[in-house]
Amino acid sequence: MNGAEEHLYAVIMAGGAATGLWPLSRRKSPGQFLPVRDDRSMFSVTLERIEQCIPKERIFVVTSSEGAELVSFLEPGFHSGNVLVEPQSRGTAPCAAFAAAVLRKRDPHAVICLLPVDHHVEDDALYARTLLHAADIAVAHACLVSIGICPDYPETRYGYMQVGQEAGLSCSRQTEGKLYTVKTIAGKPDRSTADTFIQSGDFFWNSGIFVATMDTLCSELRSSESELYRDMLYMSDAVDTPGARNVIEDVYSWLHPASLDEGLLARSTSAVMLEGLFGWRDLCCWDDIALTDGGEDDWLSGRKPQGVVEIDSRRNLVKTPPGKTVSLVGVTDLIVIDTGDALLVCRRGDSAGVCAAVDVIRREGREESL
Ligand SMILES: Nc1nc2c(ncn2[C@@H]2O[C@H](COP(=O)(O)OP(=O)(O)O[C@H]3O[C@H](CO)[C@@H](O)[C@H](O)[C@@H]3O)[C@@H](O)[C@H]2O)c(=O)[nH]1
Repeated sequence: MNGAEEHLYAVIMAGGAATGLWPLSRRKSPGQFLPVRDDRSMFSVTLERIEQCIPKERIFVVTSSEGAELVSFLEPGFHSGNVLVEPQSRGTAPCAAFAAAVLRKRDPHAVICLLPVDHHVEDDALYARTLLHAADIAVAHACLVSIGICPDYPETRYGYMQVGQEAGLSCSRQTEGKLYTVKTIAGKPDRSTADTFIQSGDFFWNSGIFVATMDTLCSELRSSESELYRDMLYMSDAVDTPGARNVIEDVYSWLHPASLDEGLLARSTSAVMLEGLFGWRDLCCWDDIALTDGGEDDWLSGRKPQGVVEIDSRRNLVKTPPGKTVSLVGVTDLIVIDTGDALLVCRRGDSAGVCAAVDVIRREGREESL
């Protein structure tokens, strides 16, 4: 076992709202903890994937109090001390700072993989090897390593990274993925900008996965997000003391929302991008769920929920509460998600628009539907 592996920790970032999976995903039961596809949640699938390279005792999850309850329900064997509960959602940068505050106390030599919960991965073994490769680079060269994915179409829901030269940094454990310097990062683009990115050939999708040593993460925070860095130290001092919960609540009451993309990656002087070749997509909305493994025919026909009757209808994705009968007549390519108290109907390909619907529902004050 080499140095990086012994100190390798995973932090599953699972405190997002997952509004793209409304109406199944709700404040009290966020989508990442629901069996949105088969009978397993994204959280459980992610956990199993990470366990291929990091032992469970070094896997942490940062989530809401509702998320924490669901973790203990779904994974009773998951150590409760590894569940870090955020009082509010403040984005991925505070989430990373909170995790750093705790891990700093446990292991000052920690190498931290910051991992979103809502990813679909085709080759779990290569994913694990890529994290180990990234960890080796992070240790050997004191870099913030981001994982980029070679884009095959102009997706507008992902951030992008523009790469420069191949970084030419050696390490003991390699994958076939190339390592590049990061030139610029771009937030989610509009369609014509995404087209330009794809044509240029030097833009990669930003997977939102980051790997860094504790030292690098702290120095990146110190130089790019100095207030958050001070808050991280303050929380860290309180870890394992009786007043820890109060300190964390205090800090979160004044923290500004910030993302790792904007807060750290965009301002980093040490960032490199390792190409991830493991087959990846984000699971933001129902269309993403329908396209994940097994293929759509499998999802749409083979596992059609009981109670769904289709006449002259094809390629519809339907989820209904147990015991409810739904009939579809003469329709194709629909998404119908029924939770009893709320109903989504949209055309396949349009489900990303559900976030706009959720915004309207929120503005209209219909909290019971959120
Ligand atoms: N604990 C915690 N987790 C959070 C929070 N906010 C988001 N997360 C988690 O962080 C991950 C990503 O958050 P999103 O807010 O869903 O980001 P995104 O819109 O998907 O964009 C990010 O990911 C894309 C790829 O999936 C990237 O392309 C994009 O650049 C960015 O990094 C998800 O697992 C989400 O649950 C928070 O406040 N707290």
